Amino acid sequence: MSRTIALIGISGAGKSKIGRTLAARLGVDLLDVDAEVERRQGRTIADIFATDGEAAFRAAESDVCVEALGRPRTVVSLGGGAPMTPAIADALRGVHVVWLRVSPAVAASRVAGHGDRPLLNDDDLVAKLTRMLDARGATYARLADQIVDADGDDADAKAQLIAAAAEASV
Ligand SMILES: Nc1ncnc2c1ncn2[C@@H]1O[C@H](COP(=O)(O)OP(=O)(O)O)[C@@H](O)[C@H]1O
Ligand SMILES: O=C(O)C1=C[C@@H](OP(=O)(O)O)[C@@H](O)[C@H](O)C1
Ligand SMILES: [Mg+2]
Repeated sequence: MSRTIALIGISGAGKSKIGRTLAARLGVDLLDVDAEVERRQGRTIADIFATDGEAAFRAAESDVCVEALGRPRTVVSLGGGAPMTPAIADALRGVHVVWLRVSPAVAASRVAGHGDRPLLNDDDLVAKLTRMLDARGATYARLADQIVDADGDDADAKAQLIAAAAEASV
């Protein structure tokens, strides 16, 4: 693996899960941005949103992303909204960016009932995720070096595809 790899996509795409599999397969560090924000602040993302609001979360997310994306040989799993922050989009330029493209219906089935994603407190999860994909899809497409269909169950196969493409990319 020559370049750092960033995983982007809406909630439920499997960025966190595939990130873990991929980093283990490559034998490199994993940084899950949401987990790192929570670790640094000592509270959950839901708490940050509820107490300080989304803008405060986006600022913390940006700090962690920009720093992580500057590291060598790392797998970075971003939160779904991160690429919409201009400083993060800029930082994504130097790395191998993978859009895990999932359908809203599959994503909804994966995140239903978890309650730890404050933007998904919505009665109609499929509609909400469809709106998110509509708002973000063009940005994901613009930033992506690789697009991986993330609807299927086989996280290992997806990690293998990403590892091969990252190996080949310069
Ligand atoms: N390819 C997959 N097949 C089946 N379940 C998956 C897959 N990818 C993720 N999941 C499950 O879906 C949920 C959301 O995955 P996660 O990795 O947290 O997504 P993201 O970080 O993109 O929001 C988790 O419970 C995870 O175990
Ligand atoms: O879509 C978003 O804006 C968000 C997605 C979440 O990450 P996942 O994509 O891992 O769910 C997390 O960063 C936060 O709740 C905001
Ligand atoms: Mg995640």
